[in-house]
Formats: sequence, C-alpha cells, structure tokens
Amino acid sequence: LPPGPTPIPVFGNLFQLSGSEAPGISIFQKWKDQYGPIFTFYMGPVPFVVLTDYQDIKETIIKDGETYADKYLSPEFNLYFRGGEYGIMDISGDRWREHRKFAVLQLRELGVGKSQMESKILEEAEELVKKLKTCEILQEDFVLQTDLDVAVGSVINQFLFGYRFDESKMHEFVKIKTLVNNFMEEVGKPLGVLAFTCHGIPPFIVKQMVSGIEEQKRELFGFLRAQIQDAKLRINYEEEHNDDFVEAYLRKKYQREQNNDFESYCDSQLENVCFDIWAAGFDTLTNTIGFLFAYAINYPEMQKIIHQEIDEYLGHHRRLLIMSDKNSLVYFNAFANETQRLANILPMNLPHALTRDVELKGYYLKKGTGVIHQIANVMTDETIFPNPYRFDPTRFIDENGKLRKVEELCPFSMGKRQCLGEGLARMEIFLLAANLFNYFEFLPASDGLPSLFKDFSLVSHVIPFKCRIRSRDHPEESK
Ligand code: HEM
Repeated sequence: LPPGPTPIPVFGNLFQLSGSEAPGISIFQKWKDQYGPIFTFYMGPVPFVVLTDYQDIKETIIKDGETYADKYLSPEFNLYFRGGEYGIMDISGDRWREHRKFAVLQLRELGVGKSQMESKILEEAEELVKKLKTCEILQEDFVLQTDLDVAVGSVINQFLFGYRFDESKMHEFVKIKTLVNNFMEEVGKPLGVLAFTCHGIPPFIVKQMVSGIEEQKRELFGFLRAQIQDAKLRINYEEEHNDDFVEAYLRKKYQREQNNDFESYCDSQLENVCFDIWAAGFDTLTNTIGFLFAYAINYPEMQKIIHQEIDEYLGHHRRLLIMSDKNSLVYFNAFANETQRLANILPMNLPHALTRDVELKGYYLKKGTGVIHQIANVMTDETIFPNPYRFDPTRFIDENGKLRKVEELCPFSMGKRQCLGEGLARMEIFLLAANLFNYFEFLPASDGLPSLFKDFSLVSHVIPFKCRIRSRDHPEESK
C-alpha cells in the first residue's frame, strides 16, 4: 500500500480525520504534503488509498471506471439500517447498475432538462419570492435557509411522491428534515464512520455503535413506507403514465412480477432508493445554495455584478428567469461555480472499492481495496486554482467574457458513480438562486455577516445565518 499516517489500534486515523480543521479537508492536504498525492489512511482497521491529484483520478476513476465502481461499505451496517444490500449509494454490482440506470431514466422521464421539472422548480421560486416580499415589508432579520430548505425538500418530494410541502404538510417536512440531518450527523461521527465502513463487526455491536440513528431509521422508513403504501392504493396498472418516481417504480415492479421476477424490483429496494435520493439530494443542495447566499452577502460588490447582469439582460421587464436564460448570465454561473468549488460540500468523498486487482503507480492493490478520490482536494489544488481559498468567480470567466469550462471543477464527482442528481441540482441552483437575486438584494443582518466557516460531518453545513432583504422592484433604489 502507498505510505501514509500511522494508524492507532481499532480507530486507525479516524480521530485525526474528525479533528481536522475547517474546511474539513485540511488533514487530507497535510497528508498529501507529507506523503505525496497518493497515500493510505485507516478508518478503523481498514486501509483506504486516497487519490488527490486530478491527473491520477482521470487515469483511474474516469478512464478505468469499471475497476473503481464498487462501494466500500459495511454489509453489517446495510443489514442493520437498510435490511440488506439495497438502495443505490451503498451497494455494488448488478442491483446497483440496474437501479442507477432506472433512477437516471426516471429523472429524465419526469422532466429534468425538460419543462415539467422546470415548472415545478419555478413554482418553488415563486413561493420563495412571495414569502420574501412579506418579510421585506416587515423589515426584520430573516433566516433564509428555512425557506430554501422547504423549496429544495419540496422538489425532491415532488419527484419521489408527487407533492410539495405546502402549509398543510409543513410539520411533515420539518420532521423529515430533522431526521435526515440527525442521521447525517450521527453517521459522520467517528463511531458512525467506523460502523458505516468496517466489514465484519457483529450486527449487535453495529447497532450499539450507531444507537443514535435508531429513531431516524424507524421514523424515516416509516414515512417512506407510508408514501409507498398510498401510491399502491391509488395506482392503476392499466395506465402507462407516471406522475412520480414511486409510481414508475411500482409499474416496473408489476411488469417484472408478471414474468415471475419478484426479486429485482421489490419494496425494500424502493424504500431504500427513496431514502438515498432524499438523503443524497437534500443536504448537499440546500447547503450549496445556503453557501451561495452567504458568499453573496459577504461580497456585496460581487452581488452587485450579479444584479447588474440580470438587469442588463432583462431590461425593464422583470420576470422569472427560466432555464433558457441560464447561458446568458455568465457572471451568475461563474459565481455558482466558485461557490461549489469553495463550499466543497463533501469534505471526504464516498469510499469506492476495487472490482479487480490493479497496479496503481507501482503499488499492487487487491480487489476489494477501498479507494477514495478526493474531489475536495482537486478543487482546492493551488496549481489549478491559484490562491485556492480566495473566493473569486472570475476564475471561471475567460478573456472573451465567456464561461470557462474547467474540468477540475468536480463537485458532483466523476466516473461511474458520478452524482446522478447533477442535472436536477444545477437546475435548482439556477432557478432558485438566480431568481432570488432577480427580485432581492441580500444584506447582512444586525448581528453581522454570515459566517463562512463550515460545520462539517459527511456534508459541509453552512452555519445558519440571518440576513436582511431589500426588494429590487425599483432597481434604481438599490444601485
Ligand atoms: C449540489 C448538490 C449535490 C452535490 C454537490 C452532490 C454530490 C455528490 C457526490 C460527490 C456523490 C458521490 C459520487 C462518488 O461516489 O464518487 C454523489 C452521489 C449521489 N448523488 Fe449527489 N450531489 C448533489 C445533489 C444530488 C441530488 C439533488 C440527488 C437526487 C436526485 C443526488 C443523488 C445522488 C445519488 C443517488 C448518488 C449515488 C450515486 C451512485 O452511487 O451511483 N445528488 N452526489
């Protein structure tokens, strides 16, 4: 194995990892400086080979994708939490392949990149604008994140179950959000990471190690089961049209069952895929948009450029921005790219495993070895992004004023496991954030600027902040 920091018994290097300073990747940078771009560290007794250079990642994860496509996760944890090898994110092999393909297809069929999903996200943008207008009148400090959360949660819930969180469903949303957040927090702790990754820990010990997620498990899966049950009651298998992901899945399951296949599409798998989409899609996205506003308030001169660009583009006629406007708003896109680069939402990428023995830069690695390609370190590599901790959207704008495509900007990862929600996430970032800038100016609250510090576990969290909002219905006032 490549060299790396000395592990301590049982825990390996976990405490160094969890003691890492913000932005959460400093320990990987330190190890990289000490041992080179490829090194080994231990989560518990398990070694993980870490790749930190873009060129190495390109040669492996991208060009030899199949070899790096498995996930390194504990079967015992999966059994305890998921009831077995179910879902997309934490499994490997044929079931992963089949269900990843199915989820990608459904995202397309249900409108990502098309007008159906766009109009659903625009509905959320409109609700946000309406809500913020009332707050602007009240002239009070305002926690923007609360409403961003509802918008992002509603889009996922629409996709999965066909309904958004309006006032009548708000209690449900608050509950789900709290459960998902607590789950992320618990599994991000050293014992959680250990239980989550280490193979061979007896199931009753795994259960003790993550006893904090017992309630989340029960309640979250209870919620998902109830939604699936409702869908089963209303679905008409004679029809072909699907309103949401669960309907599409149930129809596929029904077709398979007609051919005596009761395994590949089953209730446990459906519950777990819904869990993955909720868990993977909510925290990542809502925190990305939260960071975007935190940066905009911290850098008012940049916010001004976003406003000017929108005003010049729309002229006197303010209207909701739609996807076909996106490419014209170069500075906004550069600002969003820079947010994703520096927010670096996954301080440690998810561990993959080798599907075969392989030679990697002179090291012979056995099938099953854990490999982590550190996209967070690529995005803060000073040879690619000079002065990497400086927030500077212009690094994504070329000399002709066009958006620069930088392949090392990889917040959604690369290779066979690349985020399958990327298209949806990009639509939401644009339609929600650009429209809020379209209608409002965001200013510091009376207690000061939003913190740019990251509260990190599995996902980097923006520290909740208050801000003040000024309507831009009269653009000349805010100049
Ligand atoms: C800004 C928002 C998002 C970011 C930064 C993000 C980032 C990531 C990253 C880094 C991975 C790991 C890839 C790897 O293993 O190498 C991932 C996987 C995944 N993401 Fe996202 N994601 C976002 C939004 C979403 C959304 C909205 C959804 C749901 C539609 C989603 C669903 C998934 C799923 C299911 C996986 C697992 C894919 C697999 O293992 O095959 N993500 N995401």
